[in-house]
Amino acid sequence: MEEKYMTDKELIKEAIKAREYAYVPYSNFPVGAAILTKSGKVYRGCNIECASYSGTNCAERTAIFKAISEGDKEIEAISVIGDMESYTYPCGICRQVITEFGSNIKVIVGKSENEFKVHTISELLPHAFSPDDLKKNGGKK
Ligand SMILES: O=c1ccn([C@H]2C[C@H](O)[C@@H](CO)O2)c(=O)[nH]1
Ligand SMILES: [Zn+2]
Repeated sequence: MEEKYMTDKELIKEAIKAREYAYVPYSNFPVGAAILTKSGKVYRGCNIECASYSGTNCAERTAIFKAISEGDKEIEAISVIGDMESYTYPCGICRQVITEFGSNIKVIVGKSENEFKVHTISELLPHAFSPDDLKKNGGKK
């Protein structure tokens, strides 16, 4: 029943649309991402680069931050699409940020709307440091 409101293919299509707005004057490597939350809402994100390169934000985090900042924290899935030649997997920082919101989040990486692979975030970031680790000592130092 998980996919009653959006299939993996549809969420990849959302990432393809998100990629249109990628701001990539330095890398010329556009990436699109789309988040599906339990409420059935979709949040799109693109990568946004910056002349001070470290200010760059990945497509995945743009989409996540849009959802969280709207109060929509129950993330079911995220789709990601870069170029058509290879699968673009979330970078290490994005894997950590995705893990923050659930170890079972589905990560769909696509080359096109017909070619994609499905993982969970815990497959992509095994043995992750997570919010639970901070709870083990009751938050004390
Ligand atoms: O999963 C990824 C990998 C890379 N990028 C962006 C960051 C930068 O703008 C460009 C090149 O690294 O691609 C993403 O948005 N998501
Ligand atoms: Zn990233």
